[in-house]
Amino acid sequence: MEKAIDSSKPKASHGVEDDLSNEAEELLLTLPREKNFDGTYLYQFNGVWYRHKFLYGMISTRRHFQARDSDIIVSTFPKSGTTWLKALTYAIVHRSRCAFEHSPLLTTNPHELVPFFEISYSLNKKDIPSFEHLYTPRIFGTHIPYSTLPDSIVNSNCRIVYICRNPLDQFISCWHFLLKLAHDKESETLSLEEYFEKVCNGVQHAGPFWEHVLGYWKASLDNSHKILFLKYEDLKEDTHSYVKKLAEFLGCPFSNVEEKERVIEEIVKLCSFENMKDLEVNKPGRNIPGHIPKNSDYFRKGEVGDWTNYLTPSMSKRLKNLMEEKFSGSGLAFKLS
Ligand SMILES: Nc1ncnc2c1ncn2[C@@H]1O[C@H](COP(=O)(O)OS(=O)(=O)O)[C@@H](OP(=O)(O)O)[C@H]1O
Repeated sequence: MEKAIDSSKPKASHGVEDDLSNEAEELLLTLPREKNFDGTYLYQFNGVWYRHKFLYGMISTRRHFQARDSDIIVSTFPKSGTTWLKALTYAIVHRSRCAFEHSPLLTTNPHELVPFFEISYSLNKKDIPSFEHLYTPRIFGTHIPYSTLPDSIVNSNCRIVYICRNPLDQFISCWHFLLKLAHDKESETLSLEEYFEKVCNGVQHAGPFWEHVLGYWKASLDNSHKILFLKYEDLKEDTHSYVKKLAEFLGCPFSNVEEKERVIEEIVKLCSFENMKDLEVNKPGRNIPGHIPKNSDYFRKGEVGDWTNYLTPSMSKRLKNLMEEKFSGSGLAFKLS
């Protein structure tokens, strides 16, 4: 692991932007760093690895973000079902605003409707985002670990929905996403084996994976009315039941038998992988202004068990062993296929 302590280096020599505030630049110079997939760096802050923009956003958010009691936070480890859970949460919470055939989800990517608050904040910008364009209740996404969330989120009555995914599928999903990003940026890449080694050592954005998942898992056990802990595999198996559960948790249950069945089915269909990936807005070439990933990059296969097509037996054994070791005694287990 390198330490970014050579202050004689010219600005932007880390492959980061060259318009950093002094504070941000100085911070980066003090932190351990590791090469990321695309040749830029990940920086370790309080035991967690961050891409630099998310790191600034996390710090700025901790200083400035004021959660409201009515807010909903969709929290995830990357590539664990974020896009899906954002869509489901939005569709459930704002279902009375318009008919499903006019839902904003049909024309807008879920990441635009439900912004990551740490991307909206930055140590480079003086402006604090107002989020005035968001409906109430406001819904935000985040990849920030539980232990690092802004105090106002932990201390207010806002609710958190967390989704995670078995680490083998999460790894493969992330690998494909990063390959696409690197291809689009025409940047260097790590081999599957090199990236695997990094991930096993916890070096990935928001990693280590294990600590992220365990942090929310334990918090959800201690505070089940505030944090709903979900798994991608369960949602895939029985989306209908989880839509009902989510609505109840978020304080907007389906009121009668007829609404329950009809509306839940509409929501399941609207947010399904098959529907979302074929929407015009999620076709290749479309992206959220200012975002590097294309909207289509968020939709690949949407399956459980795709890892079997890519991981060697020794890779899958290592991840399974890690999973056993890290989650031992926690009561947490994942379906792998
Ligand atoms: N609606 C819906 N239903 C089921 N699955 C879906 C859906 N939307 C996206 N996906 C799949 O989720 C994977 C992307 O993960 P994230 O959305 O967490 O990515 S991100 O963290 O927001 O970048 C990625 O998984 P893989 O296909 O295995 O790569 C997506 O295909």
